[in-house]
Amino acid sequence: MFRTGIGYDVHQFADNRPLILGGVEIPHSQGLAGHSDADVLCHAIADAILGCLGLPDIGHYFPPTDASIEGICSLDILAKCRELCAEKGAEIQNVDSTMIAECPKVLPHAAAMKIKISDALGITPEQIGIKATTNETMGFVGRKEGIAALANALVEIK
Ligand SMILES: Nc1ccn([C@@H]2O[C@H](COP(=O)(O)O)[C@@H](O)[C@H]2O)c(=O)n1
Ligand SMILES: C[C@@]1(CO)OP(=O)(O)OP(=O)(O)OC[C@H]1O
Repeated sequence: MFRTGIGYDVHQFADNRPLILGGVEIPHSQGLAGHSDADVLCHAIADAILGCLGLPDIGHYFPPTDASIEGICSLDILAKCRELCAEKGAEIQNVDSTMIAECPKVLPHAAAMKIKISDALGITPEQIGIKATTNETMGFVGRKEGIAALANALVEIK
């Protein structure tokens, strides 16, 4: 049986934070705010995988109220998704994603992100799609207030 899932996340830009996307630190004047490392791309991917499995979302497993996970690396969240897939007998077929960011340019870092994400999920970089677009100056993304990410995933449950 094949199952798909979707994920969406958004984080606000903040001063004095590193910008972590897909497990990679991207040089930029601001980072993203969050209880975790605020890796908006990994969060969208995690929710897409959890959706495939029919499980609750990221906040169920990693509550924003849990002080013990403050600053958690979101690749660890993907590793948890990998464990949950194994428990359910699910094999990830592919993950696709789009980041929506007015700045900075992120596509030059896509290959590095694919390596980090695929390592965490136990799949190959070729099974991961990473794309990016600006919001053509419109809305909160267009005003450079934050970054959004969309993802979908396909798993096979044998
Ligand atoms: N944050 C971003 C946004 C876009 N890109 C790359 O630029 C291309 C053109 O973006 P438009 O929104 O102007 O169509 C896009 O296809 C991406 O390759 C990027 O790297 N980082
Ligand atoms: C992983 C968590 C943990 O607080 O990260 P946050 O940085 O709060 O990010 P968000 O995408 O708002 O919600 C997911 C949370 O569960």
